[in-house]
Amino acid sequence: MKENRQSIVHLFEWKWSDVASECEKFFAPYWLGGVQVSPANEHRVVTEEQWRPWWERYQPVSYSMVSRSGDRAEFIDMVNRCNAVNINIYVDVVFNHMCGDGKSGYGIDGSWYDTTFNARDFPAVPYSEWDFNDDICDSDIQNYNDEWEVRNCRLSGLVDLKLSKTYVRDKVVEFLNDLISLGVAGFRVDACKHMYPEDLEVIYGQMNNLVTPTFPSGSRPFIVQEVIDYGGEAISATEYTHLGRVTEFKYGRELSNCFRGGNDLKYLYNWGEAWGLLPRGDALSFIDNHDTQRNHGGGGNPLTYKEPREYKMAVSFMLAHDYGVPRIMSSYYFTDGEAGPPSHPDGSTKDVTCFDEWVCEHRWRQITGSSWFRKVTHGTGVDNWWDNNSNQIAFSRGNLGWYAVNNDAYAMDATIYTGLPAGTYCNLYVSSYDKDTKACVDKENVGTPSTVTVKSNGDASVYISNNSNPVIVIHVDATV
Ligand SMILES: O=C(NCCCOc1c(-c2ccc(O)c(O)c2)oc2cc(O)cc(O)c2c1=O)[C@@H]1CCCN1C(=O)/C=C/c1ccc(O)c(O)c1
Ligand SMILES: [Ca+2]
Repeated sequence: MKENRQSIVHLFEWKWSDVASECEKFFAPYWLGGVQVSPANEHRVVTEEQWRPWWERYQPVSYSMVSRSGDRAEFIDMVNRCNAVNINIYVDVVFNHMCGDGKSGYGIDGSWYDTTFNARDFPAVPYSEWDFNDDICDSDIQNYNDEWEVRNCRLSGLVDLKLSKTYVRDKVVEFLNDLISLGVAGFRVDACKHMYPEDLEVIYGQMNNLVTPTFPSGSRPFIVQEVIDYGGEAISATEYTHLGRVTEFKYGRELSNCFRGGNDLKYLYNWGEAWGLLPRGDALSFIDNHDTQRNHGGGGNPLTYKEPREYKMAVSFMLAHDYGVPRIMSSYYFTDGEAGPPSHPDGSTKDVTCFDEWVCEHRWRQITGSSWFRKVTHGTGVDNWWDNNSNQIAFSRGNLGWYAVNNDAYAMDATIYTGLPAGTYCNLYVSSYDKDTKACVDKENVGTPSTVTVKSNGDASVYISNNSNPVIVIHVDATV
Protein backbone atom coordinates (compact mmCIF):
# COMPACT_ATOMS: atom_id res chain seq x y z
CA MET A 1 0.00 0.00 0.00
CA LYS A 2 1.80 3.10 -1.22
CA GLU A 3 1.07 6.01 1.04
CA ASN A 4 -0.30 8.44 -1.52
CA ARG A 5 -1.67 5.93 -3.98
CA GLN A 6 -4.37 4.16 -2.13
CA SER A 7 -7.20 3.75 -4.64
CA ILE A 8 -7.88 0.16 -5.63
CA VAL A 9 -9.69 -0.84 -8.82
CA HIS A 10 -11.51 -4.18 -8.89
CA LEU A 11 -11.03 -5.57 -12.40
CA PHE A 12 -13.79 -8.13 -11.89
CA GLU A 13 -13.44 -11.26 -14.07
CA TRP A 14 -10.68 -9.72 -16.21
CA LYS A 15 -8.17 -12.17 -17.70
CA TRP A 16 -4.60 -11.84 -16.47
CA SER A 17 -3.34 -10.79 -19.91
CA ASP A 18 -5.84 -7.90 -19.98
CA VAL A 19 -4.97 -6.81 -16.43
CA ALA A 20 -1.28 -6.71 -17.38
CA SER A 21 -1.83 -4.49 -20.41
CA GLU A 22 -4.20 -2.23 -18.42
CA CYS A 23 -1.44 -1.73 -15.84
CA GLU A 24 1.00 -0.66 -18.56
CA LYS A 25 -1.36 1.18 -20.86
CA PHE A 26 -3.70 2.96 -18.49
CA PHE A 27 -2.81 2.80 -14.83
CA ALA A 28 0.93 3.46 -14.98
CA PRO A 29 0.86 7.26 -15.43
CA TYR A 30 -2.00 7.73 -13.03
CA TRP A 31 -3.01 7.58 -9.49
CA LEU A 32 -3.64 3.99 -8.76
CA GLY A 33 -2.46 2.06 -5.69
CA GLY A 34 -3.46 -1.32 -6.94
CA VAL A 35 -5.75 -3.71 -8.70
CA GLN A 36 -7.97 -6.34 -7.10
CA VAL A 37 -8.26 -9.42 -9.28
CA SER A 38 -10.72 -12.33 -9.19
CA PRO A 39 -9.79 -15.60 -7.46
CA ALA A 40 -6.75 -17.11 -9.21
CA ASN A 41 -7.06 -20.68 -7.94
CA GLU A 42 -8.90 -23.61 -9.49
CA HIS A 43 -12.69 -23.56 -9.19
CA ARG A 44 -15.71 -25.52 -10.40
CA VAL A 45 -16.97 -25.28 -13.97
CA VAL A 46 -20.68 -24.68 -13.31
CA THR A 47 -23.01 -25.57 -16.18
CA GLU A 48 -26.06 -27.27 -14.65
CA GLU A 49 -27.47 -24.82 -12.08
CA GLN A 50 -26.58 -21.88 -14.36
CA TRP A 51 -24.33 -21.65 -17.40
CA ARG A 52 -20.87 -20.53 -16.19
CA PRO A 53 -22.09 -17.98 -13.58
CA TRP A 54 -19.61 -15.49 -12.09
CA TRP A 55 -19.96 -17.19 -8.72
CA GLU A 56 -18.35 -20.43 -9.94
CA ARG A 57 -15.03 -18.83 -9.00
CA TYR A 58 -16.19 -18.70 -5.37
CA GLN A 59 -16.40 -22.51 -5.33
CA PRO A 60 -12.72 -23.61 -5.06
CA VAL A 61 -11.63 -27.18 -5.87
CA SER A 62 -7.86 -26.74 -5.41
CA TYR A 63 -5.11 -24.15 -4.90
CA SER A 64 -3.45 -24.61 -8.28
CA MET A 65 -3.23 -21.26 -10.07
CA VAL A 66 -5.49 -22.03 -12.99
CA SER A 67 -8.82 -20.21 -13.32
CA ARG A 68 -11.17 -18.69 -15.85
CA SER A 69 -8.76 -15.72 -16.05
CA GLY A 70 -5.71 -17.73 -17.10
CA ASP A 71 -3.01 -20.11 -15.95
CA ARG A 72 -0.05 -19.79 -13.59
CA ALA A 73 2.36 -18.48 -16.23
CA GLU A 74 -0.12 -15.76 -17.25
CA PHE A 75 -0.69 -14.85 -13.61
CA ILE A 76 3.06 -14.51 -13.02
CA ASP A 77 3.42 -12.39 -16.16
CA MET A 78 0.60 -10.11 -14.98
CA VAL A 79 2.11 -9.61 -11.52
CA ASN A 80 5.55 -8.90 -12.98
CA ARG A 81 4.27 -6.41 -15.55
CA CYS A 82 2.07 -4.57 -13.04
CA ASN A 83 4.80 -4.48 -10.39
CA ALA A 84 7.19 -3.13 -13.04
CA VAL A 85 4.98 -0.03 -13.34
CA ASN A 86 4.41 0.16 -9.59
CA ILE A 87 0.82 -1.12 -9.56
CA ASN A 88 0.09 -3.57 -6.73
CA ILE A 89 -1.89 -6.77 -7.29
CA TYR A 90 -4.35 -7.84 -4.58
CA VAL A 91 -5.78 -11.31 -5.06
CA ASP A 92 -9.30 -12.39 -4.04
CA VAL A 93 -8.81 -15.52 -1.89
CA VAL A 94 -11.57 -17.92 -0.85
CA PHE A 95 -10.69 -20.24 2.01
CA ASN A 96 -13.79 -20.36 4.20
CA HIS A 97 -15.11 -23.17 2.02
CA MET A 98 -14.61 -25.30 -1.03
CA CYS A 99 -17.43 -25.99 -3.53
CA GLY A 100 -21.11 -26.75 -2.99
CA ASP A 101 -22.35 -29.92 -1.25
CA GLY A 102 -23.59 -32.79 -3.43
CA LYS A 103 -21.34 -32.07 -6.40
CA SER A 104 -18.68 -34.08 -8.24
CA GLY A 105 -16.64 -33.52 -11.35
CA TYR A 106 -13.48 -31.91 -12.64
CA GLY A 107 -12.39 -28.36 -11.86
CA ILE A 108 -11.25 -25.90 -14.51
CA ASP A 109 -7.70 -27.30 -14.21
CA GLY A 110 -8.93 -30.90 -14.41
CA SER A 111 -8.80 -31.72 -10.69
CA TRP A 112 -11.37 -34.25 -9.54
CA TYR A 113 -13.64 -33.35 -6.62
CA ASP A 114 -16.51 -35.18 -4.95
CA THR A 115 -18.86 -33.80 -2.29
CA THR A 116 -21.72 -36.23 -2.94
CA PHE A 117 -23.24 -37.89 0.13
CA ASN A 118 -20.57 -37.88 2.86
CA ALA A 119 -17.63 -37.50 0.48
CA ARG A 120 -15.45 -34.42 0.90
CA ASP A 121 -12.76 -35.43 -1.59
CA PHE A 122 -10.41 -32.78 -3.01
CA PRO A 123 -7.39 -34.93 -3.91
CA ALA A 124 -5.53 -32.08 -5.61
CA VAL A 125 -5.09 -30.25 -2.28
CA PRO A 126 -5.59 -32.83 -0.61
CA TYR A 127 -8.61 -32.30 1.62
CA SER A 128 -10.84 -35.11 2.93
CA GLU A 129 -13.97 -35.25 5.06
CA TRP A 130 -12.09 -34.71 8.36
CA ASP A 131 -10.90 -31.31 7.03
CA PHE A 132 -14.47 -29.98 7.04
CA ASN A 133 -16.93 -29.00 9.77
CA ASP A 134 -19.65 -31.50 8.89
CA ASP A 135 -18.89 -33.36 12.12
CA ILE A 136 -20.02 -30.32 14.14
CA CYS A 137 -22.53 -28.84 11.67
CA ASP A 138 -23.91 -30.65 8.62
CA SER A 139 -26.47 -28.07 7.49
CA ASP A 140 -26.64 -24.67 5.87
CA ILE A 141 -26.49 -21.45 7.89
CA GLN A 142 -30.05 -20.49 8.79
CA ASN A 143 -29.71 -18.00 11.62
CA TYR A 144 -27.32 -15.10 11.09
CA ASN A 145 -27.85 -14.17 14.73
CA ASP A 146 -26.11 -17.32 15.90
CA GLU A 147 -22.43 -16.54 15.53
CA TRP A 148 -21.42 -20.23 16.07
CA GLU A 149 -23.69 -21.25 13.18
CA VAL A 150 -22.40 -18.49 10.89
CA ARG A 151 -18.81 -19.70 11.39
CA ASN A 152 -19.26 -23.49 11.47
CA CYS A 153 -22.18 -24.30 9.16
CA ARG A 154 -22.38 -24.29 5.38
CA LEU A 155 -22.73 -20.92 3.66
CA SER A 156 -25.46 -21.47 1.05
CA GLY A 157 -24.45 -25.11 0.62
CA LEU A 158 -20.68 -24.61 0.44
CA VAL A 159 -18.68 -27.24 2.30
CA ASP A 160 -17.09 -25.48 5.29
CA LEU A 161 -13.37 -25.90 5.92
CA LYS A 162 -12.26 -26.78 9.46
CA LEU A 163 -9.94 -23.83 9.96
CA SER A 164 -9.47 -24.77 13.61
CA LYS A 165 -7.31 -27.66 12.39
CA THR A 166 -3.57 -27.14 11.91
CA TYR A 167 -3.44 -29.20 8.73
CA VAL A 168 -6.11 -27.05 7.06
CA ARG A 169 -4.49 -23.82 8.28
CA ASP A 170 -1.17 -25.04 6.86
CA LYS A 171 -2.72 -25.71 3.43
CA VAL A 172 -4.25 -22.22 3.39
CA VAL A 173 -0.96 -20.62 4.48
CA GLU A 174 0.84 -22.61 1.76
CA PHE A 175 -1.64 -21.22 -0.79
CA LEU A 176 -1.21 -17.62 0.41
CA ASN A 177 2.59 -17.88 0.58
CA ASP A 178 2.66 -19.30 -2.94
CA LEU A 179 0.85 -16.16 -4.14
CA ILE A 180 3.18 -13.94 -2.07
CA SER A 181 6.19 -15.67 -3.66
CA LEU A 182 4.83 -14.65 -7.08
CA GLY A 183 4.93 -10.97 -6.06
CA VAL A 184 1.38 -10.10 -5.02
CA ALA A 185 0.96 -7.22 -2.54
CA GLY A 186 -1.96 -8.58 -0.54
CA PHE A 187 -5.38 -10.15 -0.49
CA ARG A 188 -9.10 -9.57 -0.47
CA VAL A 189 -10.24 -12.30 1.90
CA ASP A 190 -13.71 -13.59 0.97
CA ALA A 191 -16.47 -14.39 3.49
CA CYS A 192 -14.50 -13.44 6.64
CA LYS A 193 -17.76 -13.27 8.62
CA HIS A 194 -17.83 -17.06 8.28
CA MET A 195 -14.38 -17.56 9.78
CA TYR A 196 -13.21 -16.99 13.35
CA PRO A 197 -10.89 -14.00 13.86
CA GLU A 198 -8.70 -16.31 15.94
CA ASP A 199 -8.20 -18.64 12.99
CA LEU A 200 -7.53 -15.74 10.63
CA GLU A 201 -4.98 -14.30 13.07
CA VAL A 202 -3.00 -17.56 13.04
CA ILE A 203 -3.17 -17.79 9.24
CA TYR A 204 -2.20 -14.14 8.61
CA GLY A 205 0.62 -14.49 11.15
CA GLN A 206 2.19 -17.29 9.11
CA MET A 207 2.15 -15.34 5.84
CA ASN A 208 5.60 -14.45 4.59
CA ASN A 209 6.74 -10.86 4.07
CA LEU A 210 6.30 -9.47 0.58
CA VAL A 211 9.10 -10.23 -1.87
CA THR A 212 12.09 -7.91 -2.22
CA PRO A 213 13.27 -5.89 -4.02
CA THR A 214 9.77 -5.30 -5.43
CA PHE A 215 8.68 -4.27 -1.93
CA PRO A 216 10.72 -2.80 0.94
CA SER A 217 12.21 -5.46 3.20
CA GLY A 218 9.78 -6.49 5.95
CA SER A 219 6.64 -5.37 4.07
CA ARG A 220 3.50 -7.18 5.21
CA PRO A 221 0.68 -8.23 2.88
CA PHE A 222 -2.16 -5.67 2.65
CA ILE A 223 -5.33 -7.36 3.84
CA VAL A 224 -8.92 -6.44 2.94
CA GLN A 225 -11.44 -8.59 4.80
CA GLU A 226 -14.94 -8.97 3.40
CA VAL A 227 -17.39 -8.78 6.28
CA ILE A 228 -20.94 -8.06 5.13
CA ASP A 229 -22.25 -6.07 8.09
CA TYR A 230 -25.13 -3.59 7.75
CA GLY A 231 -25.68 -3.86 11.49
CA GLY A 232 -28.24 -6.00 13.29
CA GLU A 233 -26.45 -9.36 13.06
CA ALA A 234 -24.56 -11.29 15.73
CA ILE A 235 -21.22 -10.69 14.02
CA SER A 236 -19.85 -7.21 13.44
CA ALA A 237 -17.03 -5.89 11.28
CA THR A 238 -15.23 -4.56 14.38
CA GLU A 239 -14.32 -8.13 15.36
CA TYR A 240 -11.90 -8.14 12.41
CA THR A 241 -10.43 -4.62 12.27
CA HIS A 242 -7.39 -5.52 14.40
CA LEU A 243 -6.37 -8.02 11.69
CA GLY A 244 -6.55 -5.75 8.64
CA ARG A 245 -8.86 -3.46 6.69
CA VAL A 246 -12.53 -4.39 6.61
CA THR A 247 -15.10 -3.70 3.89
CA GLU A 248 -17.55 -1.03 5.07
CA PHE A 249 -20.84 -2.05 3.41
CA LYS A 250 -22.77 0.83 5.01
CA TYR A 251 -20.62 3.28 3.02
CA GLY A 252 -22.10 2.62 -0.39
CA ARG A 253 -25.65 2.25 0.92
CA GLU A 254 -25.62 5.60 2.77
CA LEU A 255 -23.89 7.55 0.02
CA SER A 256 -26.17 6.06 -2.68
CA ASN A 257 -29.15 7.23 -0.64
CA CYS A 258 -27.70 10.75 -0.43
CA PHE A 259 -26.97 11.10 -4.14
CA ARG A 260 -30.38 9.68 -5.03
CA GLY A 261 -31.84 12.56 -3.00
CA GLY A 262 -32.72 10.60 0.14
CA ASN A 263 -30.63 12.88 2.36
CA ASP A 264 -29.52 16.47 1.76
CA LEU A 265 -25.80 16.58 0.90
CA LYS A 266 -25.34 19.27 3.56
CA TYR A 267 -25.42 16.42 6.12
CA LEU A 268 -22.15 15.07 4.66
CA TYR A 269 -20.19 17.75 6.56
CA ASN A 270 -19.40 15.08 9.15
CA TRP A 271 -19.29 12.09 6.77
CA GLY A 272 -17.45 9.14 8.32
CA GLU A 273 -17.46 7.73 11.83
CA ALA A 274 -20.23 10.14 12.89
CA TRP A 275 -22.49 8.23 10.46
CA GLY A 276 -21.74 4.94 12.24
CA LEU A 277 -19.03 3.90 9.80
CA LEU A 278 -15.86 2.05 10.86
CA PRO A 279 -12.85 4.12 11.96
CA ARG A 280 -11.38 5.53 8.72
CA GLY A 281 -8.06 3.76 9.30
CA ASP A 282 -9.83 0.38 9.34
CA ALA A 283 -12.20 0.85 6.41
CA LEU A 284 -12.19 -0.28 2.80
CA SER A 285 -14.82 1.99 1.25
CA PHE A 286 -16.77 1.37 -1.94
CA ILE A 287 -20.06 2.35 -3.61
CA ASP A 288 -20.85 -1.05 -5.13
CA ASN A 289 -19.05 -4.39 -5.39
CA HIS A 290 -19.42 -7.47 -7.59
CA ASP A 291 -22.10 -8.85 -5.30
CA THR A 292 -24.10 -5.79 -4.23
CA GLN A 293 -24.36 -4.45 -7.79
CA ARG A 294 -26.40 -7.61 -8.49
CA ASN A 295 -28.57 -8.40 -5.54
CA HIS A 296 -31.03 -5.61 -4.85
CA GLY A 297 -32.42 -5.42 -1.33
CA GLY A 298 -30.05 -7.89 0.27
CA GLY A 299 -27.09 -6.04 -1.20
CA GLY A 300 -28.16 -2.59 0.04
CA ASN A 301 -29.26 -1.63 -3.49
CA PRO A 302 -26.32 0.73 -4.17
CA LEU A 303 -25.78 3.02 -7.12
CA THR A 304 -24.11 1.23 -10.02
CA TYR A 305 -23.10 1.99 -13.60
CA LYS A 306 -26.80 1.57 -14.41
CA GLU A 307 -27.47 5.02 -12.89
CA PRO A 308 -24.36 6.72 -14.36
CA ARG A 309 -25.01 10.37 -13.38
CA GLU A 310 -25.54 9.75 -9.67
CA TYR A 311 -22.98 6.93 -9.64
CA LYS A 312 -20.19 9.15 -10.96
CA MET A 313 -21.12 11.84 -8.42
CA ALA A 314 -21.03 9.34 -5.54
CA VAL A 315 -17.76 7.74 -6.67
CA SER A 316 -16.14 11.15 -7.14
CA PHE A 317 -17.25 12.17 -3.65
CA MET A 318 -15.79 8.94 -2.24
CA LEU A 319 -12.47 9.64 -3.96
CA ALA A 320 -12.41 13.34 -2.98
CA HIS A 321 -13.16 12.68 0.70
CA ASP A 322 -10.40 11.53 3.03
CA TYR A 323 -12.29 8.60 4.58
CA GLY A 324 -10.97 5.03 4.16
CA VAL A 325 -9.18 3.24 1.32
CA PRO A 326 -11.55 3.46 -1.68
CA ARG A 327 -12.19 0.61 -4.09
CA ILE A 328 -13.63 1.32 -7.54
CA MET A 329 -15.76 -1.36 -9.22
CA SER A 330 -14.98 -2.13 -12.83
CA SER A 331 -17.78 -4.24 -14.28
CA TYR A 332 -19.07 -5.95 -17.38
CA TYR A 333 -22.55 -5.09 -18.65
CA PHE A 334 -25.18 -7.53 -17.36
CA THR A 335 -28.93 -7.91 -17.10
CA ASP A 336 -29.01 -11.38 -15.52
CA GLY A 337 -27.36 -11.01 -12.09
CA GLU A 338 -25.97 -14.56 -12.24
CA ALA A 339 -24.41 -14.24 -15.69
CA GLY A 340 -20.67 -14.63 -15.96
CA PRO A 341 -18.32 -12.35 -17.93
CA PRO A 342 -18.47 -11.84 -21.70
CA SER A 343 -17.53 -15.32 -22.95
CA HIS A 344 -17.03 -17.45 -26.04
CA PRO A 345 -19.37 -20.43 -26.63
CA ASP A 346 -16.89 -22.70 -24.81
CA GLY A 347 -17.24 -20.55 -21.69
CA SER A 348 -13.81 -18.97 -21.92
CA THR A 349 -13.71 -15.27 -21.09
CA LYS A 350 -13.41 -12.85 -23.98
CA ASP A 351 -10.63 -10.30 -24.24
CA VAL A 352 -11.58 -7.03 -22.58
CA THR A 353 -13.01 -4.38 -24.88
CA CYS A 354 -13.83 -1.29 -22.86
CA PHE A 355 -17.18 0.43 -23.31
CA ASP A 356 -18.90 -2.20 -25.43
CA GLU A 357 -19.17 -5.40 -23.33
CA TRP A 358 -17.08 -4.13 -20.42
CA VAL A 359 -18.14 -1.03 -18.54
CA CYS A 360 -14.61 0.03 -17.48
CA GLU A 361 -15.89 2.57 -14.95
CA HIS A 362 -12.30 3.13 -13.84
CA ARG A 363 -11.62 4.75 -17.21
CA TRP A 364 -14.50 7.22 -17.03
CA ARG A 365 -13.09 10.74 -16.96
CA GLN A 366 -15.05 11.73 -13.86
CA ILE A 367 -13.60 8.78 -11.93
CA THR A 368 -10.06 8.99 -13.29
CA GLY A 369 -9.90 12.72 -12.54
CA SER A 370 -11.25 12.22 -9.01
CA SER A 371 -8.70 9.49 -8.35
CA TRP A 372 -5.88 11.76 -9.45
CA PHE A 373 -7.32 14.35 -7.05
CA ARG A 374 -7.14 11.77 -4.24
CA LYS A 375 -3.50 11.03 -4.96
CA VAL A 376 -2.48 14.73 -5.06
CA THR A 377 -4.36 15.63 -1.85
CA HIS A 378 -3.29 12.56 0.16
CA GLY A 379 -2.40 13.41 3.75
CA THR A 380 -4.73 16.41 4.07
CA GLY A 381 -8.08 16.57 5.83
CA VAL A 382 -11.44 18.00 4.79
CA ASP A 383 -11.32 21.77 5.28
CA ASN A 384 -13.30 24.91 4.39
CA TRP A 385 -16.64 23.13 4.27
CA TRP A 386 -19.38 25.13 2.52
CA ASP A 387 -23.00 24.26 1.81
CA ASN A 388 -26.19 26.04 0.79
CA ASN A 389 -28.20 24.34 3.52
CA SER A 390 -29.46 21.92 0.86
CA ASN A 391 -27.70 19.83 -1.79
CA GLN A 392 -24.85 22.10 -2.85
CA ILE A 393 -21.60 21.43 -0.98
CA ALA A 394 -17.91 22.22 -1.36
CA PHE A 395 -14.78 21.50 0.60
CA SER A 396 -11.03 21.71 0.20
CA ARG A 397 -8.38 19.16 1.02
CA GLY A 398 -5.92 21.36 2.82
CA ASN A 399 -4.64 23.86 0.26
CA LEU A 400 -4.06 21.19 -2.39
CA GLY A 401 -7.47 20.54 -3.86
CA TRP A 402 -11.08 21.74 -3.93
CA TYR A 403 -14.29 19.80 -4.61
CA ALA A 404 -17.81 21.08 -5.24
CA VAL A 405 -21.03 19.30 -6.23
CA ASN A 406 -24.54 20.52 -7.02
CA ASN A 407 -27.28 17.95 -6.44
CA ASP A 408 -30.08 20.53 -6.24
CA ALA A 409 -32.59 20.88 -9.05
CA TYR A 410 -31.39 24.45 -9.61
CA ALA A 411 -28.08 26.16 -10.41
CA MET A 412 -25.28 26.61 -7.88
CA ASP A 413 -24.15 30.22 -8.16
CA ALA A 414 -21.84 31.30 -5.35
CA THR A 415 -18.53 32.84 -4.37
CA ILE A 416 -16.78 30.40 -2.07
CA TYR A 417 -13.50 30.42 -0.14
CA THR A 418 -11.49 27.49 -1.53
CA GLY A 419 -8.28 27.60 0.54
CA LEU A 420 -6.27 27.19 -2.69
CA PRO A 421 -3.51 29.46 -3.97
CA ALA A 422 -4.56 31.97 -6.64
CA GLY A 423 -4.60 30.54 -10.16
CA THR A 424 -6.71 28.95 -12.86
CA TYR A 425 -7.43 25.26 -12.35
CA CYS A 426 -8.62 22.59 -14.75
CA ASN A 427 -11.90 20.93 -13.75
CA LEU A 428 -10.94 17.27 -14.09
CA TYR A 429 -14.56 16.12 -13.81
CA VAL A 430 -15.41 17.45 -17.30
CA SER A 431 -12.04 18.25 -18.90
CA SER A 432 -8.78 16.59 -19.87
CA TYR A 433 -5.53 18.07 -18.62
CA ASP A 434 -2.31 17.87 -20.62
CA LYS A 435 0.60 17.95 -18.13
CA ASP A 436 3.13 18.91 -20.83
CA THR A 437 1.32 21.84 -22.40
CA LYS A 438 -0.67 22.63 -19.20
CA ALA A 439 -3.77 22.73 -21.40
CA CYS A 440 -7.28 22.03 -20.12
CA VAL A 441 -9.45 20.66 -22.91
CA ASP A 442 -13.23 20.78 -22.47
CA LYS A 443 -14.95 17.45 -22.99
CA GLU A 444 -18.42 17.42 -21.54
CA ASN A 445 -18.94 20.67 -19.76
CA VAL A 446 -22.48 21.71 -20.69
CA GLY A 447 -23.39 23.76 -17.60
CA THR A 448 -20.24 22.94 -15.64
CA PRO A 449 -17.13 25.17 -15.89
CA SER A 450 -14.10 23.46 -17.44
CA THR A 451 -11.77 25.80 -15.52
CA VAL A 452 -12.04 27.58 -12.17
CA THR A 453 -10.18 30.79 -11.29
CA VAL A 454 -9.19 31.26 -7.66
CA LYS A 455 -8.56 34.87 -6.67
CA SER A 456 -5.67 36.00 -4.47
CA ASN A 457 -7.97 35.96 -1.45
CA GLY A 458 -8.72 32.27 -2.10
CA ASP A 459 -12.27 32.90 -3.29
CA ALA A 460 -13.75 31.37 -6.45
CA SER A 461 -17.02 32.35 -8.10
CA VAL A 462 -18.65 29.23 -9.49
CA TYR A 463 -21.77 28.58 -11.52
CA ILE A 464 -22.84 24.93 -11.85
CA SER A 465 -26.20 24.28 -13.47
CA ASN A 466 -28.25 21.19 -12.62
CA ASN A 467 -26.70 19.21 -15.50
CA SER A 468 -25.40 15.71 -16.08
CA ASN A 469 -21.92 16.48 -14.68
CA PRO A 470 -22.53 18.99 -11.85
CA VAL A 471 -19.17 18.60 -10.11
CA ILE A 472 -15.88 20.54 -9.81
CA VAL A 473 -12.67 18.64 -9.02
CA ILE A 474 -9.54 20.83 -9.03
CA HIS A 475 -6.06 20.45 -7.58
CA VAL A 476 -2.67 22.19 -7.59
CA ASP A 477 -1.02 19.81 -10.10
CA ALA A 478 -3.54 20.71 -12.83
CA THR A 479 -3.32 24.46 -13.36
CA VAL A 480 -3.39 26.27 -16.69
O1 LIG B 1 -28.35 -16.93 -4.13
C1 LIG B 1 -27.17 -17.13 -4.08
N1 LIG B 1 -26.48 -17.33 -2.90
C2 LIG B 1 -27.16 -17.34 -1.61
C3 LIG B 1 -27.24 -15.92 -1.04
C4 LIG B 1 -25.84 -15.27 -1.07
O2 LIG B 1 -25.02 -15.92 -0.11
C5 LIG B 1 -23.66 -15.95 -0.31
C6 LIG B 1 -22.83 -15.15 0.45
C7 LIG B 1 -23.29 -14.25 1.49
C8 LIG B 1 -24.43 -13.46 1.34
C9 LIG B 1 -24.84 -12.61 2.38
C10 LIG B 1 -24.11 -12.56 3.57
O3 LIG B 1 -24.45 -11.73 4.61
C11 LIG B 1 -22.96 -13.31 3.69
O4 LIG B 1 -22.24 -13.22 4.86
C12 LIG B 1 -22.53 -14.16 2.68
O5 LIG B 1 -21.45 -15.19 0.31
C13 LIG B 1 -20.88 -16.05 -0.58
C14 LIG B 1 -19.48 -16.09 -0.66
C15 LIG B 1 -18.87 -16.97 -1.54
O6 LIG B 1 -17.52 -17.02 -1.61
C16 LIG B 1 -19.62 -17.82 -2.35
C17 LIG B 1 -21.01 -17.77 -2.26
O7 LIG B 1 -21.77 -18.59 -3.03
C18 LIG B 1 -21.66 -16.88 -1.38
C19 LIG B 1 -23.10 -16.84 -1.26
O8 LIG B 1 -23.81 -17.59 -1.97
C20 LIG B 1 -26.33 -17.13 -5.39
C21 LIG B 1 -26.34 -18.50 -6.03
C22 LIG B 1 -25.08 -19.14 -5.47
C23 LIG B 1 -24.07 -18.01 -5.37
N2 LIG B 1 -24.94 -16.88 -5.11
C24 LIG B 1 -24.52 -15.67 -4.62
O9 LIG B 1 -25.35 -14.80 -4.40
C25 LIG B 1 -23.07 -15.46 -4.34
C26 LIG B 1 -22.77 -14.41 -3.53
C27 LIG B 1 -21.40 -14.03 -3.20
C28 LIG B 1 -20.29 -14.62 -3.80
C29 LIG B 1 -19.01 -14.17 -3.45
C30 LIG B 1 -18.88 -13.15 -2.49
O10 LIG B 1 -17.65 -12.69 -2.15
C31 LIG B 1 -20.02 -12.59 -1.89
O11 LIG B 1 -19.83 -11.62 -0.97
C32 LIG B 1 -21.26 -13.03 -2.24
CA1 LIG C 1 -16.81 -21.27 8.09
